Amino acid sequence: MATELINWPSPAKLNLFLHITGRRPDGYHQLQSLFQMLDYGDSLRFEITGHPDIELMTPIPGVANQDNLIVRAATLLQRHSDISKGCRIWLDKRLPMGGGIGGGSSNAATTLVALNYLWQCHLSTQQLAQLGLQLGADVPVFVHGNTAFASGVGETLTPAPQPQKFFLVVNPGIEISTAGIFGHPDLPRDTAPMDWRDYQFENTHNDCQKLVCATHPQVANLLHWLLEYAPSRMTGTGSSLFAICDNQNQAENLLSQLPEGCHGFVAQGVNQSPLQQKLDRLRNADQTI
Ligand SMILES: C[C@](O)(CO)[C@H](O)COP(=O)(O)OP(=O)(O)OC[C@H]1O[C@@H](n2ccc(N)nc2=O)[C@H](O)[C@@H]1O
Ligand SMILES: Nc1ncnc2c1ncn2[C@@H]1O[C@H](COP(=O)(O)OP(=O)(O)OP(=O)(O)O)[C@@H](O)[C@H]1O
Repeated sequence: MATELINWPSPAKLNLFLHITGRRPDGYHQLQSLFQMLDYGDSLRFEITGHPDIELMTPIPGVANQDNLIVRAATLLQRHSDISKGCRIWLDKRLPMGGGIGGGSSNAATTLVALNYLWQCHLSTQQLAQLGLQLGADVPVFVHGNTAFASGVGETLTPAPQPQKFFLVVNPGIEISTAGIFGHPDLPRDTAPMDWRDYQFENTHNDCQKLVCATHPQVANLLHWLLEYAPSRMTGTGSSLFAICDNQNQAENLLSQLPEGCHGFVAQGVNQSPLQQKLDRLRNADQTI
């Protein structure tokens, strides 16, 4: 089967909650979170070449290709697995950047998973996740592709299937630096660790939300607006917010009424990411040949 120019999904995630429970000596934060995989995101295509160059054919404005997590992920895997082939990569970007929905990390994970398959590196999912952790704390969850509880710096994952709800995800049109929020002196870092089995949306929170709302009034105003209609919260370190909707209609309806300057999308929560679903289909097809 010709697999080289297929679309590889690169979905978004939400942090349904984000508790910061401590800080490691290296400055990274220990956290507890529930990563919800979504059925919406970017997509990537890969053409395998006979020479070792890694070429991103669709650069992101403002991000040098060598800094792009896609190129960094491809280079990391190529070196790690001692691969002499290269690739050309096309990105179809739909997710806002710096939005707390994991766009860059997801692109990196999709690159690792797709090239592991196309270059036939034969790394296990666990090995790929471990490699991905070098690129960012959020990469492993996208490599595994499960809706999951996370602890550590986000890399210790326990699959936690959730009801497949509809979400309205909204971005107020600003980018927030993850490092900036984690480095802020006013960030609370002492939430008591909780038992996953006690999880309910109502008894959890996002420890970054108050600080981001205080420093970014656009986020505070949008959250205030959403809360009039549905249970809503910030994801990650912002700037995106999500509203948990009763059904798709309610979500689409809210989307059509968003305040000026805000952009959003409606997505359904899934328990296995579209990337893993794609990989499973490819592997099943390979076995039937
Ligand atoms: C906030 C979350 O989005 C929750 O999903 C993630 O923990 C952030 O993951 P990410 O975007 O992959 O973050 P990274 O690229 O690894 O880190 C960006 C910066 O955020 C800080 N950082 C990140 C994750 C973490 N657990 N503690 C941190 O202190 C570090 O200063 C780091 O330099
Ligand atoms: N392929 C990529 N897609 C998006 N951003 C990238 C990519 N490669 C590098 N970056 C850089 O990473 C920064 C953060 O982007 P990203 O979309 O991952 O943020 P985020 O949604 O806040 O992530 P997280 O939820 O993991 O904190 C961007 O501002 C950009 O400079």
